[in-house]
Amino acid sequence: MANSRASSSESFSRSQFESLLKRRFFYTEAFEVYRTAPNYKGDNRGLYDYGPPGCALLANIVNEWRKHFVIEENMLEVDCTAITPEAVLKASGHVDKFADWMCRDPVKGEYLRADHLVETVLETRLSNSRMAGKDSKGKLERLDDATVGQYEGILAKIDNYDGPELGKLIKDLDIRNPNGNGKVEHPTAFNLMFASTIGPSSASPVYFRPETAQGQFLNFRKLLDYSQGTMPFASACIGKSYRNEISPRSGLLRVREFLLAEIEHFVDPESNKRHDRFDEVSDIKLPFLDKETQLSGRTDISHMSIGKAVDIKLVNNETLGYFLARVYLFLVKLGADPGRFRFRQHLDNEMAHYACDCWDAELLTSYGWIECVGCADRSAYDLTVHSRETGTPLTVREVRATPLEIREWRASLEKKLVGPRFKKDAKMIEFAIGKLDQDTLEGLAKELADKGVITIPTDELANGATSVELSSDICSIEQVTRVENMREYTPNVIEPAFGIGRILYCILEHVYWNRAHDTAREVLSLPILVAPTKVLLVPLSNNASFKPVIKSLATRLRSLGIANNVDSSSASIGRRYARNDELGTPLGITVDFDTLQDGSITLRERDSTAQVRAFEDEIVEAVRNLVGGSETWEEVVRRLPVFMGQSQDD
Ligand SMILES: Nc1ncnc2c1ncn2[C@@H]1O[C@H](COP(=O)(O)OP(=O)(O)OP(=O)(O)O)[C@@H](O)[C@H]1O
Repeated sequence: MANSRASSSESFSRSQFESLLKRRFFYTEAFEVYRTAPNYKGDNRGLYDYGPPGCALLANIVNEWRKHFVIEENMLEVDCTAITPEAVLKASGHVDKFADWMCRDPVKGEYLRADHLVETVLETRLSNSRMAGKDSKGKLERLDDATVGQYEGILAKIDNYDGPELGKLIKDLDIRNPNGNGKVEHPTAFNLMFASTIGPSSASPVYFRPETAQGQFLNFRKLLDYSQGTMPFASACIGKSYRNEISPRSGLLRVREFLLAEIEHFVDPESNKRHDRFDEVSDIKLPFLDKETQLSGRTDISHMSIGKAVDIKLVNNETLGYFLARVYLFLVKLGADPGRFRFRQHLDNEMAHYACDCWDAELLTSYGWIECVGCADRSAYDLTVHSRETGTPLTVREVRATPLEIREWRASLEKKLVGPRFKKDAKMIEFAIGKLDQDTLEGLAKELADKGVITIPTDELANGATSVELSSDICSIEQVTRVENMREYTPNVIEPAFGIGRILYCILEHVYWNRAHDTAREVLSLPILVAPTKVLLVPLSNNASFKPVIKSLATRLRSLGIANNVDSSSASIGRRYARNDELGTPLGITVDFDTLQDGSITLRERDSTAQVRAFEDEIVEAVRNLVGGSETWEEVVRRLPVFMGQSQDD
């Protein structure tokens, strides 16, 4: 049976699958030809180029992302630069904290990501132990039950360990570099950003952005104006992002340059993060792996509606829940298998420095569970730090229904004395005072009253100092009552972040299968929505009389915006179809001698290999409906005569 689908992942051969992707030029290692150049010392790892079908698939995924999120939700799209001044990423915390733990193998000179090293070694030991019984030579070590339990417990919460804890595991469990079995050094933090400088002077340090989010935060005021002050609203940005991964592996899954599509949904924290459209998704059942389950060393998934998950506070709020459901619908629409899908909650140590709750949409592949979309509640972190750093309030102002009286600490400087005493530094000192928070001001007020002098931190002053002493003659700190008619608040941010390359790879694994009668016949069942080419046009042979028919069909489909490809090679029709099954082309049209007689053509569907035969107008209409999603193949088969001639696939 040509069309029965061997769907089980046990029959999956990664080498066969990856060889298809290479052969059909979905993507390739960048600068590959330089590998053979004498003296070439470049490191190409984690850098990939996409070929024609890969590019078309990528573009179709991005296009669908825009429709599903940006257009559906009226999001405000921006396109921000990748080159980012150091000050911005210092304020956001990336310069100090955007790091992974790394171990060096001093003998091989290799650098390994510490958590991945522990994971790989423990998984190998567990798998060897499972195989030990079948190993006739007795080379594989069988682990006792307690050790198996210990390893499984560690793996279930591997993302929760920090550097010192990973170092302890490596030492206690004698974990070594699998490549050569050498001992590795203690983990150190490695910042993942690529650094550079701007202009010939090299005086302005910059980084290549590791995420698109910061550009969106810095444009917050303009976006708020653009949305006429209406809250909540969301911005979106798609662009290349850069991470200097310690040891890129697993093809497209961990690369150093990748396309990231991010949404920043700005919401009033006092609204309980409600979402207007939550009821549209609340019944959708999602697969969850929560924090507690992982901490207890288990990985079982519980299914429940997102409505219930928010009700019982498993998911923190409606807005986060709304996006989880929308992300699920999006990935399934692209071809993700719901049976290999889970939302995994971040463990406390794993959470990025800016996040307060985080769920990853993960897809199961031959590489294990892969995070494709990170959904984080970033609270008010980023807008607050950038406001503080720039003195520009990245806030929302709204008229209050009832004015509010607030008691607060306020510091003021004696203007007449500040200028003459501090000269050029005066502005910097005023700025430093403005940055002090209420708790600090309260403490300083007491100190000023007790000692008559306080010291406050500043940026570097003319004399090189980074703090200044202020005496009570020049500085006063007192409690005042302020009446607020306007409410000013910093919005919270819910952020779904989509790694487009990872999604592309995982979807390809999920839609890949081999025809049961011949495992060499490989198929990519990409949904028509994202398939690189929608229709293959095949003349029966290279007889010249077919050419005008094919040409006019191609033009007709193109004018409908339907991507098509002509294969007039001398290979048999079956071979030409097989080639296009590998490219995921969902439909094929054959033109033969009967076409020249009666104008009928054959339409073939990729997955079932079933065919219908009808006049050109009817077939073109069916193709248009299938591509536009208004008709399914089953409906077409019910409506048009099924072609009973010999299947070209046999
Ligand atoms: N090195 C990478 N290569 C490809 N895609 C990536 C890479 N790093 C992150 N992504 C993608 O960007 C999305 C958002 O990034 P995020 O910062 O949440 O990832 P992360 O938690 O750092 O990923 P990981 O834990 O796998 O390193 C991820 O869900 C993933 O799809």
